Amino acid sequence: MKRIILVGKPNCGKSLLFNQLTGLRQKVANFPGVTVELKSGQFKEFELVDFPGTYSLHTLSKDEEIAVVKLKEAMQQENTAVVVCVLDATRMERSLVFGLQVQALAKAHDKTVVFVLNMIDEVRRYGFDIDTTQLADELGSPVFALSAKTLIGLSEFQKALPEIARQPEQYRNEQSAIAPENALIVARELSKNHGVNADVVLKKQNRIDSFMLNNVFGGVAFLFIMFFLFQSIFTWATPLMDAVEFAIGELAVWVTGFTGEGMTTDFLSDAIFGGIGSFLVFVPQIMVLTLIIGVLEDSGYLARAALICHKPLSYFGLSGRSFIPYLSGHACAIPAIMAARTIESPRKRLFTMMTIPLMSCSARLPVYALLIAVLIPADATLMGIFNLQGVAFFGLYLFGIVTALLVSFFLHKFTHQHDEKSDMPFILELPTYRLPHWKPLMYRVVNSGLAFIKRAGPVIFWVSVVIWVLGYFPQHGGLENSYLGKIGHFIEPIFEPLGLDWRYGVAILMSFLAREVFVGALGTLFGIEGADENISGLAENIQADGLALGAGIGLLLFYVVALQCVATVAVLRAETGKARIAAGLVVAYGLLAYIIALLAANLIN
Ligand SMILES: Nc1nc2c(ncn2[C@@H]2O[C@H](COP(=O)(O)OP(=O)(O)OP(=O)(O)O)[C@@H](O)[C@H]2O)c(=O)[nH]1
Ligand SMILES: [Mg+2]
Repeated sequence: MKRIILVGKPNCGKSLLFNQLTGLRQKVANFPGVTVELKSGQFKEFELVDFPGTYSLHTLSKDEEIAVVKLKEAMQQENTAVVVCVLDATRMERSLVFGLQVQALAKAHDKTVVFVLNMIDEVRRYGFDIDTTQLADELGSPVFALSAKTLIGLSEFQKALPEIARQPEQYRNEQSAIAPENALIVARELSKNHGVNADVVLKKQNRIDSFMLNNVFGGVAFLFIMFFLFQSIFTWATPLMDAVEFAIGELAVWVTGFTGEGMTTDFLSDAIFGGIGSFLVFVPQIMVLTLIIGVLEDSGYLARAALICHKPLSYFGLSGRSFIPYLSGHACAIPAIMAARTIESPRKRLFTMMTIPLMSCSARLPVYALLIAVLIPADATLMGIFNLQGVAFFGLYLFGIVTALLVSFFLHKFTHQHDEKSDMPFILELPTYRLPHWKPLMYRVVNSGLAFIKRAGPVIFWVSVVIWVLGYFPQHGGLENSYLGKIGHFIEPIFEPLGLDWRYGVAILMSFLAREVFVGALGTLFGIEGADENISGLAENIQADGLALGAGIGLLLFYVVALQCVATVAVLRAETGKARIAAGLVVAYGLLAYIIALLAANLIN
């Protein structure tokens, strides 16, 4: 299949254009360095490839290095028909530097280059326009002005691109290639003659940034935004969670009404509604978390937050660029560890990757929400304003972040620093502030919930079934005397010092490979015991059973620190290139988690 590749500066809209052309849904967000791997899709009869953004052919970070190596490969391949070089029309000079380098490289390999002037909607909003014919003349390559967001000019491009890709020779650039060392000067000249007046665009941005990046106000705003983020996960999702819980409860009553008394009913109410139901309740929170992170990503604020955090993070051996992987680690560690590729310094990148598992990912959300609901009354407030459950939530997230910073600090202080490349200057292009693009955002929100159900659902289903079978038989002896009870009592000595009985031990053990199993496992366990009282209200069941405050807090902190996720371990291994590091982290964080839980259980009462 003939291939068309999409290259350009970071954050110029390649992935959004890719999505529009292929109908796929690659991640799009408003900060540089979103795409870190090549991604291909189909456009008409061609293979379309989306590249990570690059500022220049001389690379600094891992994601750019991948892009450049792959670009050079693609240039040599026979079936690469067209190189589409996407330019940010609002920042033409910077986009053109790389654009011209690519053009020269393409010329050397007899490849055809097409320029796309993306974000033309923004240019027009500022009252400018760009004469593409003139620009195409001067560049010696076709130029298309369009907006991947508002779709202006997209259909013309969709029609023209296949024509060009079918007969690329006819569109090969006629102009003598610009020597790469002149790219900077030529880019400046061209954007001065054709681009928008940068001052006008910058003025509005600067007004917002004079607040957001202000020494005092910026820091306060940052803390406020982060606090708001975590509070809202708890408070906004509550009505939705109540609705889901209500629906599951009603459904359980309705279904078991048909099955009458007996084993089928027990199975349905304990394993299905108790196990799976108690985990479904927490899906709305995962969606709210995705929504908030999505708004932050799309608004352009994240890059500012990264800038604000650079200095404090450097103190802990990290970089401002660690901020975005850290934040997205609160949704899931796996993409976050991949996102660390944008960090130029290998050492800081390693420390970031090693500490990302301490960020409270969405799989921990159900565990936190359940135990917090058990330990703290819903109407309790802090100083009469803040919902105390929300504050506890914030505290747990903060605990993860602080632990990560301390771990990184120790690594930084006590490991030897070999490579000088580690101390590169911190450069980050600040994206334009934008209103979030609501359609992809909503898609992402819904998808985060569905993806979580799809990923965790089957595991939770099987764990629930296994636990139920082991806990139900041999019959009539009660849970205590079941097979599960026997296993539980065998491992009880490990968990007893933490103030937890064997049922928690079983649930922790079951969640060793995937922590989201914990809630479902407890749901089944408590379901078997208290089936008649409360089918889906697991928190109430645990409350009625009695869980000591210290043990509960210890358990929460255990889940903050322990690395219970096979997928994360696999990605850590792949991205660090060392199995030793991945395995070491499982052991180290496991031990640390145990010690912290032990301290909490014995010191708090
Ligand atoms: N107004 C406007 N915004 C756009 C347009 N195209 C993309 N964007 C926005 O620009 C931001 C970056 O888009 P992406 O598609 O992620 O950019 P990218 O080039 O793939 O970025 P990297 O993967 O980091 O290299 C997002 O917030 C998009 O919504 C456009 O034509 N007009
Ligand atoms: Mg991208």
